Amino acid sequence: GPIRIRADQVAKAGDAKFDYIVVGGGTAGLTIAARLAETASVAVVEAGGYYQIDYGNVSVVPLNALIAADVIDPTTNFPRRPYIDWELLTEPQVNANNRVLHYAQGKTLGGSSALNTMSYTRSSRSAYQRWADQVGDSSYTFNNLLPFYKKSVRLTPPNLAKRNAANATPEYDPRSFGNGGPLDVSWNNWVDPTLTWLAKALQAMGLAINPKGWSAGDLSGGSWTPGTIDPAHATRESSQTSFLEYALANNNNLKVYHHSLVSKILFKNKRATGVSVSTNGTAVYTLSAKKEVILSAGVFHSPQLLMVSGIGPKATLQALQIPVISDLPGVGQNLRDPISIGVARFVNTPAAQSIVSNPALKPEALRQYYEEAAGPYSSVAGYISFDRLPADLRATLPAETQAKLAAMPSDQPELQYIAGAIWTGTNLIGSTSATISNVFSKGSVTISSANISSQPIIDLGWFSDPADGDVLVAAIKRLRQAWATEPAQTISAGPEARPGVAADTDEELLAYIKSSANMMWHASSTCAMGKKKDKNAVVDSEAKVFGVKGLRVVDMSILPFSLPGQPQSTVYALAEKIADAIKKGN
Ligand SMILES: Cc1cc2nc3c(=O)[nH]c(=O)nc-3n(C[C@H](O)[C@H](O)[C@H](O)COP(=O)(O)OP(=O)(O)OC[C@H]3O[C@@H](n4cnc5c(N)ncnc54)[C@H](O)[C@@H]3O)c2cc1C
Repeated sequence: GPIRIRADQVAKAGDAKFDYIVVGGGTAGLTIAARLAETASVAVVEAGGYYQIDYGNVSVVPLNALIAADVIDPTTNFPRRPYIDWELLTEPQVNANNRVLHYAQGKTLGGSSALNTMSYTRSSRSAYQRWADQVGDSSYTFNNLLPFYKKSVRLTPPNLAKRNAANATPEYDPRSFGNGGPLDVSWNNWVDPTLTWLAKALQAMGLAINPKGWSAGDLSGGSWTPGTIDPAHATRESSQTSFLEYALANNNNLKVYHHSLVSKILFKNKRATGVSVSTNGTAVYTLSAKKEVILSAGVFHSPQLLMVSGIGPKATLQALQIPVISDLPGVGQNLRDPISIGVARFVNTPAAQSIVSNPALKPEALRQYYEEAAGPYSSVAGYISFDRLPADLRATLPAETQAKLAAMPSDQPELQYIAGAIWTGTNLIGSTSATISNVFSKGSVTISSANISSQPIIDLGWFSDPADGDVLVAAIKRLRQAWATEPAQTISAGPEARPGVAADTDEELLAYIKSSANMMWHASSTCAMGKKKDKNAVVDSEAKVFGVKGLRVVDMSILPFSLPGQPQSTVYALAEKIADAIKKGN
């Protein structure tokens, strides 16, 4: 999309004063900044730049979100892309074969919305109720949050002529969407043939199409999911192409400091007064906040920035000679990272990736994309199913795991299945992955240096609770049921590729899971929202940091737990909600 930025909106390095300083121009940051700038002066400070300039088409063309494995490659051998990705590495995962993982996170305007896979789904009514109960604030129920989800989006109905796939007509509840927000949400202008078969397979095992889709508060069955996509151009929508564009086009009150790193939040008498910034690694200057500082640096960097600024577990800060502003033991302590595992087979159907990799077919695919905003290059978000484990399978799980699942709300799915297709260069693999909806394992983020330029220490805590391994073993059994259905058998070309027929017993499946599990990049809850008395709580239900004034955290880090579904819709809605609260003087 076009980048519109006038000379007077480009911020110059040097001391300056604004009503609000937003740290991080990512998904939440640009959303809240754009809304606050409707009535106040706002500065956004972002460590990265414009991804369209720094990274070309890779983040713009939807299909690239699936094949740009260089950005999202979870191994330590990932190709380096410092101008879009923070290149974070985790601590060895002691319960997952000591694997060290690359955890992609956007370092660019748009943040992780600039490199995610664009699925737009919300969560279930019961999960929102649990959120409201846990933080003691009924404004977090589904009905009360819905206006903020609606406010952020502009829904365009699917283009059935371009999709041209009778088996893939999206069903959804139009009343759950708005059409006045900056963020385009729509469906792909092309449907991947392999996915239509895998969708049929998931339906054949009993997960029928949900007529309301994934935005109406019910996560059961299957659906062709919408994505954050501009359907007219078939380009990615990020918080930058939506909210930042909206703000820059409509007012003068927003200044963007890009390629600028915040090294510290500054305090006077426990009130946040501004931030210390360096642009392009040189000039260090102060941006002062007349009203508030809003921290939106994401799930790993928000807790890091709090800690280097003196807010966090006292012992950690003192060991690094960081003066303690607020002793908040919960900072970084409640990390939830939904774990994912795949079951895959070679298939004989075409798919987007195999088509664009074929020199004979690629020119037509390019023509379709450029001239019609359609074809395989326009395709990314696909087919998703949610599942509650059937009683017979549930009964095979260890008693403790059964008890944990039973304590979850009865409409909450345990698993999310995503249909996919991967081109190996010579073969096409049909893949069905399962991700845990409510992860029980807990990880943490901490620091080993007071310098913001050092990486935060990230322990995902995978399988620290064995229930997650048990649920994924059951997930593989469910996905094998899907592959045994007639539609999946029709496209199968050979035996199971992953985990492979040799993995049969629960022990063998668990071994496969520990060696091959992947992240979904949905980590959350490192600065969890909660009641003041909760030991893990870092912010209250208005996102204000406990123990100080003038500082809120607004991003994935404040979710109280891992919400079933896909998170970006909630990050946008949460930023809308807190912006609204701030404007109302709360
Ligand atoms: C590969 C991948 C695929 C995903 N797929 C999906 C999907 O299909 N659907 C979905 O719903 N969700 C998906 N997600 C998750 C979703 O995109 C994220 O949860 C969400 O974007 C997080 O938003 P945020 O505002 O918390 O953080 P971010 O959007 O990451 O923003 C944080 C920003 O802060 C900046 N920053 C950090 N530290 C500093 C500092 N010290 N100074 C200045 N700036 C700083 C960063 O550069 C970044 O721009 C995916 C994520 C990834 C990584």
